[in-house]
Amino acid sequence: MKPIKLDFNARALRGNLSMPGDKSISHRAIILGSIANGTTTVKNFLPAKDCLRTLEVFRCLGVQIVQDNYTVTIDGKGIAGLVEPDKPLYFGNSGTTARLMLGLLSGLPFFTTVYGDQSLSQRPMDRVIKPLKMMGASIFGRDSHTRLPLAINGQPLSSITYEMEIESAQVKSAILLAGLYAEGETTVIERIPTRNHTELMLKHFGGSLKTRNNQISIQGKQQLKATQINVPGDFSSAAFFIAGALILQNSQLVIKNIGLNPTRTGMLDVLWQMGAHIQVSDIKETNGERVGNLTIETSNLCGITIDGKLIPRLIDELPIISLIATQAEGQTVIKNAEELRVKETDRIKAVVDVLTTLGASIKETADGMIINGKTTLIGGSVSAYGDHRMAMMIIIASLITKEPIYIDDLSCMNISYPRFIHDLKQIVI
Ligand SMILES: O=C(O)C1=C[C@@H](OP(=O)(O)O)[C@@H](O)[C@H](O)C1
Ligand SMILES: C=C(OP(=O)(O)O)C(=O)O
Repeated sequence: MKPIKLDFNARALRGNLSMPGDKSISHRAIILGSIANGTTTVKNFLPAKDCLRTLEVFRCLGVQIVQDNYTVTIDGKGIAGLVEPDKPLYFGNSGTTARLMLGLLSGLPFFTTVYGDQSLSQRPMDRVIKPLKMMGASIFGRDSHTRLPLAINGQPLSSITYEMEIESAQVKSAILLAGLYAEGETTVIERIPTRNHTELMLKHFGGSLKTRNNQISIQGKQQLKATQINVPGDFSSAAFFIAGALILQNSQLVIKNIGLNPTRTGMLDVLWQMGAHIQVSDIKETNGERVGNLTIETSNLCGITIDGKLIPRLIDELPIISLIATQAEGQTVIKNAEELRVKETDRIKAVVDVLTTLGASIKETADGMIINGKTTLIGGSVSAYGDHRMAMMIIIASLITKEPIYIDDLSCMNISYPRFIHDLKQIVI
């Protein structure tokens, strides 16, 4: 592929923006809308590749879904209404689709085969298959039944109490979805909280779910009631513009109607600690999710340590936080982030490779990285590793490099943010 020159000629980022719908919430709206009774309408749905995979999967399972850009109408079938697909289900690049669907398909009374693209076929599925098998699931596949393609022979499931071994909202959600189909009450115990969109949305669909401290329990065999979902703007997408406004001189940006669920906003806590000028305003609640506006100004930042309980609250933002850290005075240490190695690509390796090429002082560690700032970034030829979050981080880096950046591919941005360049151009001055 011919390298693409990134040339936005930005002096500052200024203006107002609204983000496309949250990816995690869009997936869950399709899933729960499909198994609820009645017609669910989803507004501000994210029409990006990953969420469209989930939508297509439910069409293959017999659900009528009408998508008109950002509005989706789902003719919910009830929890027992899905039908056996006559072809393998394709999950593309989407880990969320894969893990959540494995949970759901395990308890349905039919046979399914599922597969994904090259990246997804390398990502670990044993983390969901292990608890699902404890519930009675029958799943077969590659690499001792741990990787896609997989075959699922739906079974009656029994409830379990499961202590999470890794911090993963996808694993938690898979167990809760399987728990909906199991006899009795299924409980998940989290060591560290992860994003809780599944729990909030189950309640919004009238589901009975108990959450106390770090335990979530769901009653099996219950019905869900169709509803309306307004998807908040995606904080993980906003993260790129927040970063751009902080590190590019004379910037001021307002991002409206953005999801501020505390299980997602670890990056704000980190940035405030680094000295960032970010104000939150107009906080309200939409279908159980916190939403508000952010005002961001160029800031002088200093390095910090990011680890422990913070990690699941900012896991997808770590590539762009690493770029910000190159522009902060002093050392930033990222620890306990080994999960980054099993995302769309090994995001520790990829970030260190790209930022080193651009002239940053950055070192890879087993579970994170160490970045010394502040460094002037120069430019050069880099790869996005086919990873949407890497591509968007590289584009933001290109706003501050002395020389142009050449990147191998930008199409991967369609996974989560097809309008990224369009939106960036609205605020570049
Ligand atoms: O549940 C979700 O929607 C997600 C959970 C996270 O993955 P893990 O569950 O693997 O941490 C996150 O990285 C992913 O982008 C979306
Ligand atoms: C890791 C991500 O998504 P998924 O796991 O759904 O592929 C992401 O969007 O950064």
